[in-house]
Amino acid sequence: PEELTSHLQKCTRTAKLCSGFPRSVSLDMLKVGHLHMYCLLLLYSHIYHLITCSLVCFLAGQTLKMLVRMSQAKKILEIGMFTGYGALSMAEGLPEDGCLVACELEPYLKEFAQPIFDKSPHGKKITVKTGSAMDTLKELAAAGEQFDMVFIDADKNNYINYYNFILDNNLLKLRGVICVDNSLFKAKVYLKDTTDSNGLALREFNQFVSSDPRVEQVASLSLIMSAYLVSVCQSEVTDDEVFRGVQGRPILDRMRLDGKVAYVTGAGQGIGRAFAHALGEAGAKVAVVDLDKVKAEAVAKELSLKGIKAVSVTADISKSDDVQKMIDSIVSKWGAIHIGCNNAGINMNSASEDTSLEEWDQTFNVNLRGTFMCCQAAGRVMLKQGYGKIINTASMASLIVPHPQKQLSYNTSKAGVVKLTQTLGTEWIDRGVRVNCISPGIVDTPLIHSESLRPLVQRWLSDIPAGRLAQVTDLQAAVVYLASDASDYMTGHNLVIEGGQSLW
Ligand SMILES: C[S@@+](CC[C@H](N)C(=O)[O-])C[C@H]1O[C@@H](n2cnc3c(N)ncnc32)[C@H](O)[C@@H]1O
Repeated sequence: PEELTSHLQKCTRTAKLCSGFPRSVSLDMLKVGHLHMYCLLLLYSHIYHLITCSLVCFLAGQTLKMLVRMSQAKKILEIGMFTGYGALSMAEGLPEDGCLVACELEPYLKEFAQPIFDKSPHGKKITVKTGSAMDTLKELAAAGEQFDMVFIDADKNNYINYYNFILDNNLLKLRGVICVDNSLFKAKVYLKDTTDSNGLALREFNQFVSSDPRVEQVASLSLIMSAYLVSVCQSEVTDDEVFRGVQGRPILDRMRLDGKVAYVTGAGQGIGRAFAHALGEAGAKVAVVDLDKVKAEAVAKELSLKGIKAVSVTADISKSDDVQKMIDSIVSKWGAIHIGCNNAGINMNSASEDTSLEEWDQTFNVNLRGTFMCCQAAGRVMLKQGYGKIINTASMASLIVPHPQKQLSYNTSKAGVVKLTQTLGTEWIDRGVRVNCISPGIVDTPLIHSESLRPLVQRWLSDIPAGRLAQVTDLQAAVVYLASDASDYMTGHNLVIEGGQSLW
């Protein structure tokens, strides 16, 4: 507010309006609660005309800022900057990584505005291009620039040229808007016998816009500014879901998981922790499930720190009671389960001739029986909802026999996870539940740093075309994709992410 106050004072001075502007009044005072008091003061000081002009300037700026916020614009083009008051107001509405290009004919106005921009935390978003706006537009078009919003507010007789150039040269993004200021030009536009060249130019421009077949909608923005908004459609394109996005959502939006409820088992570390973060970052609420209470709580806390709604659940997924309790607790907390990541698993090594039934049973109890119980319990909820995404963690070991380590029960259990996935994936899809699995290659997790496995790393590397082990982060996009609506046609699939290892 301080920077804006001083800027406003300088602007009004430049506009020769400020002789009576009370310097002690801060913009904060202009907020609703103080507005009446402020206006009374102004009346008493007999300068209300001058102040009205200042207020118009302030309200116009606030209107522009609100428009930027509401449209979620990130890139703005302003044609005609003047003192930079409008530019700074719009910049305030932009996100941190937003930017505004301001075209201004007069270099002295850049000199005037730049120091004020430099003082504001939002000024760094503004780039001023001096010279003829049309030259700048050509430069921007040649560089392939595109804007979410264009504010036309320079020489009135050129409005029509700016408007056509912007549309003909793709400077406005799809779903972008053009904001046109001074469209009534002191009501001159309405005076039948006006000879005012600006009034006549704007009358012609308004008529052109109203009959332009590219225009989708025109909306009056603000009486204070006599501005209107124009949104355009591109009639020559194939206006289908490929062009506009499914339900109007472009591809990355279709991978968002906002409003979805997810759980991840084995999420206290490694792959599960990475899955929990990825799903949460994509917008889902996440139940972090692990046998180890402390680890589950720690990961849930990490998610909360990132603003993700998270809860920790302690469960041994090899026990049916624990599995049911886990599902019940999530449903009672969040009312649904949309995404189930059955990731918990164990790996033991022994030569097949020595594999004990204990090792076999333990591995199968977690990796296959446990995964089945989770699929079944979550699946029952999802089938009732008519919607669900189950993502099981299988392994590259479902395809090849990794060596030289010996892990019969692990390989066999993971092959079982793939068949479980294929069977459920085809059985449930007609009721809205998709079941897929991810088969990671050798992942760089604490598991492989055990004394017995560590010496094998060099050997594995020579088997991996990618030349490195997988990081848990290499798997994150896949889980988000499989959890999202973008993968709705995929079911019973085994998505292998192993740096090419299974191909050698
Ligand atoms: C109405 S003021 C802009 C006010 C500003 N948009 C705001 O909201 O604070 C018009 C500005 O357009 C500039 N201008 C006029 N003709 C121009 C041109 N051909 N190219 C670039 N700027 C031009 C003028 O120098 C003047 O500063």
